[in-house]
Amino acid sequence: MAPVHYHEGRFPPRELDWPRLIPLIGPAAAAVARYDGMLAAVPNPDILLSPLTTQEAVLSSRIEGTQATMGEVLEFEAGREDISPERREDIREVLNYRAAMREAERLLAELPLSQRVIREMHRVLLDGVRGQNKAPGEYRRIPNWIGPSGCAIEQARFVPIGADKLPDAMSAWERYLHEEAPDRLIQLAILHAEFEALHPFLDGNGRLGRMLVPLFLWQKGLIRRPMFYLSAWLEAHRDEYYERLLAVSRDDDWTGWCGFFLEAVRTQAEENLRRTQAILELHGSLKLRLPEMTRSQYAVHALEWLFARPIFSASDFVQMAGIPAPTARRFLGVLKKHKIIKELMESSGRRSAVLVFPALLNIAEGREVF
Ligand SMILES: Nc1ncnc2c1ncn2[C@@H]1O[C@H](COP(=O)(O)OP(=O)(O)OP(=O)(O)O)[C@@H](O)[C@H]1O
Repeated sequence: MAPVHYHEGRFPPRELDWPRLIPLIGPAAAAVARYDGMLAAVPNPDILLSPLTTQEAVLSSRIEGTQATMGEVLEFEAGREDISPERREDIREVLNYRAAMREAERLLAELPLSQRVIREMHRVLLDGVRGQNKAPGEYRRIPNWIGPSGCAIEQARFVPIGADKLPDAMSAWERYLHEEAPDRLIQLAILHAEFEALHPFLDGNGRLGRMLVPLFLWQKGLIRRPMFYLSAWLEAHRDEYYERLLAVSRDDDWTGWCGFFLEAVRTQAEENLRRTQAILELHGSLKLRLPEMTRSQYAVHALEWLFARPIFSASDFVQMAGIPAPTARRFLGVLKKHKIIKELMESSGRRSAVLVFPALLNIAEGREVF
């Protein structure tokens, strides 16, 4: 089949089938608002929700074929070294994803979401990984296409806009980003689809387009922190995700794409709310139990450490948790005895044991993994 080409002159869409979309907008917006209400109750979302943030980076990267799991990423951070070179690359991509989000948050404290911010995020995303030779931080100057790996342009499924037209098209995209559109979620759906159809970079377009989701919701005041996790749903519906994007250019079916996106937002807002609530409850119950178990003023220190680093090396805990070393060693024994933590890797020689806090990671994974 001949490739579908970019929908030149048809962005932003002139009309949408609003009667079809309106019944979907209310529930999606309400679910986002409920999730935001839950975010308000989280005392330190950067720490408490960090496993969800890591899991999002893992899943968004997995859509493009990166194989690393959240456990592997966190074990790597805890100092595990026996990891194959390919897996190390995958892990690095996930860590870059998180770093790009952090960089965006830092920049957005002073700048509006813009092409400049997106290019900076791209630079961080591709730093030192497979796409390093793919012009980090710069728009492409050559054609690219989407299709089976390594295929010729004739075999492509989709051919994005020509490189010569890209700068103007990105300016139009940015203008639309700053418009006061009738509905923010529809605006976001359109922005994501247009970004993917333009495919402005040689690599990393899918991931950047998905990072846009929490950043936009945050900047437009729909959520109070840039934490919204959409990729689990997109990964589970990947074929339909790609097909709906294709149908925008092929059939001008913006409405179909927007409906799909609203369903993704509603489902994930509900899921995000459930997981955030479960994390909050876990934190609340351990805040009561840990002081009883340890009979120590340092119990809360230990708790914060566990939430910030749910996989960690015993020696890091003893040296860096801000707890006197003998007390920290005693804590590890008590936490193991009460099955709050368990050993993922025994100590051997000079290498310290690697420990895991399963309850938290299982909530982030949505199933029993540890
Ligand atoms: N038909 C399509 N039209 C527009 N965008 C599409 C289409 N099919 C897939 N996409 C988007 O392109 C992304 C993947 O693009 P591609 O395989 O070229 O990866 P990439 O540009 O290297 O970026 P990354 O690897 O981070 O996603 C998908 O995640 C999806 O968002």
